[in-house]
Amino acid sequence: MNPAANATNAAPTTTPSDVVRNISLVLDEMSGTVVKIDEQQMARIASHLAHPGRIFVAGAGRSGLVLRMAGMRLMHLGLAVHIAGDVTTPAISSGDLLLVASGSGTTSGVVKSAETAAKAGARIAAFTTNPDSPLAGLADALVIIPAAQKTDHGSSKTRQYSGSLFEQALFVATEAIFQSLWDNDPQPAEELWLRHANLE
Ligand SMILES: O=C([C@H](O)CO)[C@H](O)[C@H](O)COP(=O)(O)O
Repeated sequence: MNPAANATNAAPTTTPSDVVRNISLVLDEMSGTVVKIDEQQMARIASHLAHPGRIFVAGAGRSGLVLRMAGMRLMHLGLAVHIAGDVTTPAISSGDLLLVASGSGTTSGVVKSAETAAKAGARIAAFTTNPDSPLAGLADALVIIPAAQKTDHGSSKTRQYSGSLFEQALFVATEAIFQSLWDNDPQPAEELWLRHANLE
């Protein structure tokens, strides 16, 4: 049970002030975490993304969903992006980049993807909370997000559930990387927008 929950028989009521308080909680935890990310690590991932070569995006669950959003923005910039696991995704090979995220750094399918990418000679750019994880060990460029892992229940790093803080910080970090790449790119928004899906 959530320790913040009210242990009475009364029907639980979420008040507007609960929501306001929790908006502050999420924003404060998110900004407090993102400011601790090493900017050199972020810049290294950005320069890997700016290399020629295709980008493959891999992650499980919510971490994977966040990276799919990042993948769309990189596609808008004109990069060739594939999502690992989609039926049309081709084989990764040397010269390509695997952009991968796992809060724990141990999720088996994600680590396996990184091992496969490494064997194929691809570069690996990874986000994780865990510098000692198998995923971190495989990365050519690594960003450590100092958030709780999904099973760190009761962590002093967050009051939020599971890996939420990691996934939120991952979203902000990848948005900042996209914005930095676009700042150095002459294409106007209109040109990026021409690439947005017209079958949605
Ligand atoms: O979906 C997830 C879960 O809800 C944690 O908040 C995780 O993203 C998924 O389980 C993958 O875990 P990690 O590889 O450790 O990010």
